[in-house]
Amino acid sequence: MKLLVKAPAKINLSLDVLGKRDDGYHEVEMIMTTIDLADRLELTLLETNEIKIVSHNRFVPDDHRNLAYQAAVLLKERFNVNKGVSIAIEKVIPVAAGLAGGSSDAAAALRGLNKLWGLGLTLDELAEIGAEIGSDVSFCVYGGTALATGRGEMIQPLPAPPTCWVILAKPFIGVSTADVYRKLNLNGLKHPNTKEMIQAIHTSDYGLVCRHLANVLEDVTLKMHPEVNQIKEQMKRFGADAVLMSGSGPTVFGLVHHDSRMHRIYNGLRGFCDQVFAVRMLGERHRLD
Ligand SMILES: C[C@](O)(CO)[C@H](O)COP(=O)(O)OP(=O)(O)OC[C@H]1O[C@@H](n2ccc(N)nc2=O)[C@H](O)[C@@H]1O
Ligand SMILES: Nc1ncnc2c1ncn2[C@@H]1O[C@H](COP(=O)(O)OP(=O)(O)OP(=O)(O)O)[C@@H](O)[C@H]1O
Repeated sequence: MKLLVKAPAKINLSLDVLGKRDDGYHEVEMIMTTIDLADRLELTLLETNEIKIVSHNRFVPDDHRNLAYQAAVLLKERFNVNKGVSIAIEKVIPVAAGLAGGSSDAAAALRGLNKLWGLGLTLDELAEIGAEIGSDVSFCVYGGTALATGRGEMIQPLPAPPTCWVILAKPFIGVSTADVYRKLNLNGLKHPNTKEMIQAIHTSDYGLVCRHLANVLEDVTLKMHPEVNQIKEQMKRFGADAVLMSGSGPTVFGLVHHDSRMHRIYNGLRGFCDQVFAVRMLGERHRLD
């Protein structure tokens, strides 16, 4: 038996850090949304107890370090599953890019294995299990658009943001999320206005969404990698309505309404960046598989 599962990337429209917690994580307030850029996972049921990862991308581990592998182990042990799985990952989302590629693979594995192994768990239960793998996994279990709080695992759904193009540009570098949080100076942060962003989404006000794009991790990554700022400036020059780094970076995304301008930005950036994509947001939460 085989099952195909899609694992969409996310961007952070807003990312605020409220403080450091006793467990070492940071208390966050983020607005996240899934985009039409997805890895594809093919799950094949194994009658043996083996968990296998098949990946042809040299940056994606094919052992216990893979977050999809960790998702499978967690479900198998918790629910005493007497079967195995081979997970083939077709990687489309850039790795270590701030787009939650690994987290989304883990979330897709949770949703897919829930079916393949007949576990009958709800999305809420899968999201709770996902939080044990990583802070972004709970959001990725649901997809759509949401406010994420706590260390990122507490999810409240939001409606679809206004329709526009999202142009993503990833420079030739990878960034460690732990490193970025470690270097963040909590004193004197310029906090995003999360409430206004939520209002902008509720009223589908594109201009207001553009004005409130904000990410407190951006300055940390920009200091380490000035080329991220160069990409931001280029996107603005080519005509993006608003530009922001996603998550801990280094991927930069620009929002734009008009098709012609989307083409101009896309073509303009291709020479400078490792990978460039022009995609849509997936909107509000709906069944992913
Ligand atoms: C930057 C974001 O991607 C934005 O969506 C997330 O906040 C990070 O999510 P993630 O990559 O799933 O993060 P995890 O795998 O849970 O944690 C990686 C590392 O980032 C730091 N971390 C992460 C989340 C958080 N709320 N506070 C933190 O300080 C911790 O040092 C942790 O060891
Ligand atoms: N399925 C996976 N796909 C990609 N990377 C994975 C996967 N599983 C584990 N990893 C490891 O995780 C590291 C971070 O990759 P990932 O693409 O998840 O980062 P990210 O997009 O910055 O994540 P986030 O936005 O959640 O912080 C990689 O360097 C890789 O070694």
